[in-house]
Amino acid sequence: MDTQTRQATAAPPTAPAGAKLLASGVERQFISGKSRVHALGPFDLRVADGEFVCLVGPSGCGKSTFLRIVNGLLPPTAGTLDLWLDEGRADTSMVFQDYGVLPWKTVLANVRFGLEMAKVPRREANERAMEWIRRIGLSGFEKAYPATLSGGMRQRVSIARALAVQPQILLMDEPFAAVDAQMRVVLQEVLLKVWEEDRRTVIFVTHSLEEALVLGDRVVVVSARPGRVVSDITVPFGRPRASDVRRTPEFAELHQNVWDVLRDEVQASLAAGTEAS
Ligand SMILES: Nc1ncnc2c1ncn2[C@@H]1O[C@H](COP(=O)(O)OP(=O)(O)OP(=O)(O)O)[C@@H](O)[C@H]1O
Repeated sequence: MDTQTRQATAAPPTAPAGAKLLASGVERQFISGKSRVHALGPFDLRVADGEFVCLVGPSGCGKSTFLRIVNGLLPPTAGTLDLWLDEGRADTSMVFQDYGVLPWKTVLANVRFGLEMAKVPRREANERAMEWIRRIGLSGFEKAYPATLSGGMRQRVSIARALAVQPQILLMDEPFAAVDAQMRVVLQEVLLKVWEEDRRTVIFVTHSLEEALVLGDRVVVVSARPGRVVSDITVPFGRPRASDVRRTPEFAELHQNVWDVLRDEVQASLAAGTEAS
C-alpha cells in the first residue's frame, strides 16, 4: 500500500552507518483533471552525511519533484524517505534557478531573512549574515538592492541565504542555469570553496553533466520519466577540487562514459515526447 510519508526521524536506531538520507521506492504521481502523470520513481537513493550528490537526467524526469519531496513541500505517493537529522538545526534549505531574492530587501536583509524566520536573535542573525556575505564574496554590497546586482551576484545572495541557516541538507535546483557560462564557472568555484569549509550534505540538480562532474562526489543519472536511478557514479577527482579539473584527460573520459548513459535517457525522453504529441 502507498505510504504517503516523508519521514524525518531524529537518529532512529535503524540508521544505516553514515546515512543522511535514504529514499526507498519513492514515487510521485500528479493528477490534473482526467490525466495522471507518473513523474518519479520508484526512486532509490542513499546519501551519506556530508556527501555532495548531483542528479542529472532529461528534462521532466522528476528531479525537481524529488527535491521538493526531500524539502517536505510535496509528499511522495508511494515509498518512504528517511532523513537522519540532528535536533536543533535547520533540516533543509533550497536554492532555485531564479535567484529567489526579495527585491525590496537589501543584500544583508535577504541573507538575514532565513535566520529571522528561524527566530535567531537580531544581533546573532546580523553577524551570521555578514559572515556569509563575506564568505560568498559580496563584502561591500550589504546595503545594495537586488536590482542593482548582476545575475551572478543575486545567485550568491541566494546561496548565502540558504547556507546562513546552516541546513543539514542543502538542496540546489539548477542554481546556475540562468547565469552566463563564465559566471557559471565562477559560481562553481565559489560553491566548491564554501562547501569545502564545512562539507554539509548537498543534493544538486543540473542539466550540465560537466558541472555535475566538477562539483559532485557522486553523479546520479536519472532515467526518462518516471525518473529512476539508472547509474550512480563515484567521481574519482580528489578534494579540495578546483574547477579546472574539467581540463584533464581523465575528466574527458569520464564525461564521455557518463554521457553515453545519459544520452540514452535523453533520447528516450524525446521519443516519449514525440509519441505523446
Ligand atoms: N504540480 C504538478 N502538477 C502536474 N504535473 C506536474 C507537477 N509538477 C511537476 N509535474 C510534472 O512532473 C514531471 C516531472 O517534473 P519535474 O519538474 O520534477 O522534472 P525535472 O526533471 O525537474 O524537469 P526539468 O529538468 O525540465 O526542470 C513533468 O512532466 C512535470 O510536468
